[in-house]
Amino acid sequence: MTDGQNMAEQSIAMTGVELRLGTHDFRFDCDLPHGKIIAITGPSGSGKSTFLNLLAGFETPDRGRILLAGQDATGLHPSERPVSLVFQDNNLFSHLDLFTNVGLGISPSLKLTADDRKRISEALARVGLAGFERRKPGTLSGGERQRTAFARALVRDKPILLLDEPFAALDPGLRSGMAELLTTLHRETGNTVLIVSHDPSEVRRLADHAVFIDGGAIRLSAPIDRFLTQDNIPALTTFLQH
Ligand SMILES: Nc1ncnc2c1ncn2[C@@H]1O[C@H](COP(=O)(O)OP(=O)(O)OP(=O)(O)O)[C@@H](O)[C@H]1O
Repeated sequence: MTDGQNMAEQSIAMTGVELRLGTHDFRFDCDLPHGKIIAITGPSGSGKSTFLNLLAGFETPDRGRILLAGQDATGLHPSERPVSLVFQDNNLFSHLDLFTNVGLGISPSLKLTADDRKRISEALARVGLAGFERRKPGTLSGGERQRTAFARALVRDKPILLLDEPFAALDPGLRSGMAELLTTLHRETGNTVLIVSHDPSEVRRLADHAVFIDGGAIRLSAPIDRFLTQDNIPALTTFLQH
């Protein structure tokens, strides 16, 4: 297999995707590079979360096709898609301990093999939470809860990681620590990471490629150097000056 074929088989693409939510219309076309960290940026209310929700399968397009890791994912249930997710509020179950919360990433019914159990403890160790298996989310700091969400994404071992403002609730010190953890994990797994970010400095620090969404459509999708130096999209220039 040539590299070109391999890339095509792995790519994330939207073709003629259209969706109406209330009075808002979205139209997305894109072909994103494989194995990179891709920042999804844009003004508030522009459609960034909607874009991610379409990829995750929480929204179904009215028209068009979605390709994930080379597979037509348009009609697939979220659980069948080759993605794992981390959100701002980390979606941990407060009544379950960390081992169980991470285990849910492998099996929603918690049918775990001995190998699965080992992988859960390894993933917790990988994010700096060795020995935290029996702790409940309420006893953790915000950063530790977000690390647990990363561990849950890690055990799913999917080729695409979707992150919706995963560091927004953390203070600046924790944010840069988590950004470092993300780049380290990305280097180790080689997966494709899509991260929604409001923060231009985070985009500069993390991304290989960036997408600017405005008014429900993609205005620019470009390698980071070109993205940062463009001068013909005033709304993007304004975003980058923040
Ligand atoms: N289910 C829905 N019904 C009606 N309108 C919706 C629905 N979901 C989203 N919208 C609207 O679509 C627009 C885009 O929302 P979206 O959450 O994708 O924006 P965003 O770029 O992620 O915003 P933010 O940066 O503020 O999180 C918003 O105006 C939102 O109110």
